[in-house]
Amino acid sequence: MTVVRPESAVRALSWPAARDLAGRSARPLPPAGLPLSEALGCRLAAPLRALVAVPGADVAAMDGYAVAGAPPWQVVGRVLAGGVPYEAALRAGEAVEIATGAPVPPGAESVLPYEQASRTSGGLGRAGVPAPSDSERTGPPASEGLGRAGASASGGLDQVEGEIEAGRHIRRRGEDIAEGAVVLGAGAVVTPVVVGLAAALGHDVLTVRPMPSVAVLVTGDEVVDHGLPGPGRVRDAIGPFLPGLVAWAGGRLASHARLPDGAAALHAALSALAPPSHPEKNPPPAMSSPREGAPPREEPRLPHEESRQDLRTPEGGGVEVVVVCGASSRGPADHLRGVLGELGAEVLVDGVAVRPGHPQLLARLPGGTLVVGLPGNPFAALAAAMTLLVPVLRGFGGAGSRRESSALAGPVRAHERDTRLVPVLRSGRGAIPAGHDRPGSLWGAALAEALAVVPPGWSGEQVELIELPTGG
Ligand SMILES: Nc1nc2c(c(=O)[nH]1)N[C@H]1C(S)=C(S)[C@@H](COP(=O)(O)OP(=O)(O)OC[C@H]3O[C@@H](n4cnc5c(N)ncnc54)[C@H](O)[C@@H]3O)O[C@H]1N2
Ligand code: MOO
Repeated sequence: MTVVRPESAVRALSWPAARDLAGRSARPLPPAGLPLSEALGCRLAAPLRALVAVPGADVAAMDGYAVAGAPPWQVVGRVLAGGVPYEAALRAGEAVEIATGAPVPPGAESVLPYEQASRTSGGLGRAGVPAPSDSERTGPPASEGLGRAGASASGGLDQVEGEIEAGRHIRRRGEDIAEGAVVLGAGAVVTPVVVGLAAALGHDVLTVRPMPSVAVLVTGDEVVDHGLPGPGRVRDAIGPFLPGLVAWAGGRLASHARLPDGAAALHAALSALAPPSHPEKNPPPAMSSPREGAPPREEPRLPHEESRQDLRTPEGGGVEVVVVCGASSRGPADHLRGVLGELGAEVLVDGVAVRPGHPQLLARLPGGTLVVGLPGNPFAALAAAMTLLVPVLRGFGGAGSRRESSALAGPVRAHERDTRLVPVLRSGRGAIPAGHDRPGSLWGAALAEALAVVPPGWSGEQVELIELPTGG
């Protein structure tokens, strides 16, 4: 089958054009309801509302005594958080011993913390000591003098005194968050804190934009994935960085496989990972529409999208993105272009005018799955992943990216035709090149915080920095 190449993909694209096209190649996935733990890292597709008020009732903010009226108060009961509430109305001159978070009885005007309370036993006179618990009750006495919490051995009720401020240490229902309040808007990232907030507000499932699922295929007969590489062998340095990079960029790693060199294995793997053809899914981007910084697009749900979950098998079937490492150049073992042609893929980017990483590819299979081809040299692969893969994954999430620029404080040699991506560290003077930036080595990138984007023919002006996943 013929590979379809739009005019723009015939020659190596400029680096900014390739990055922008990659971002526009992906469309935010249709909203889905995911359990809280699976929603982590996704963006909300609908505003997050409080299903319950916080707090859910008028509760004590301190351990002590809920009191009504003026002191002294007689201790008529005890309420613990999660225990049986004291349901009767507190009368003036009465107190209920109470734990933080426990609902205050109706009629309670404030809570007196233990530290400010002076407690006297009904008969023996103990100050500031919690009442014995063997006669706890949850309402007023059935008859005066019987079964009263805080009653001393001699039968009288304990008394408590202290200075109170009206309304003090009672958290009123809905005081923190009113029931029904919108606490976060659509588009907010579900961070660990947001998961906690959503749980507090009664949610088990969140409506989010699901993360795109990503399959990784590492090619190369010479590549080994553990131990010391023997003669003619090289240790895989790309497969190991991709899971972290994918997660950082908002993707979900669905599968990770090693492939021998050869078109047949690559053909079989790509066929297995690509879902059946859906022409509407991920249609080609409009070449001129700006995407960076745009809010997530709310698209109506198409009938075929309902079955998207079914396409996602644990084995990685029906993924949104396949990353192929190696095989992207033009050597005898570089089969990616040929296989993409056999599969009827549309090649969107075929080479980028960038150093390192120019033999990189972006293509769309007929079912909509995007294929990103990374070169085999590890730093070239990282540079290519930052150019194509990261913008693709961010595009699925509907996220624009923050742009940072900086002066360069160190010697950098511009290329006459190609953009250079240079590992740098930030400093007060500007970005300092980290060095050690040969295409075959990740050393410089491991030292760096960002890649400086040095345009062709650069002559000293500020440059864009693209953030590397530093984990700090
Ligand atoms: N005639 C041309 N030859 C090459 C060109 C070109 O434009 N024309 N480009 C060069 C550049 S630049 C790069 S980068 C490489 C990219 O080649 P491939 O993507 O096909 O990758 P391989 O040939 O398989 O490997 C290149 C190099 O990297 C090592 N390698 C491969 N996979 C891994 C891995 N997972 N981890 C670590 N190292 C890996 C491999 O052993 C080779 O040394 O093509 C140039 N040639
Ligand atoms: O992608 Mo290659 O040099 O640019 O290693």
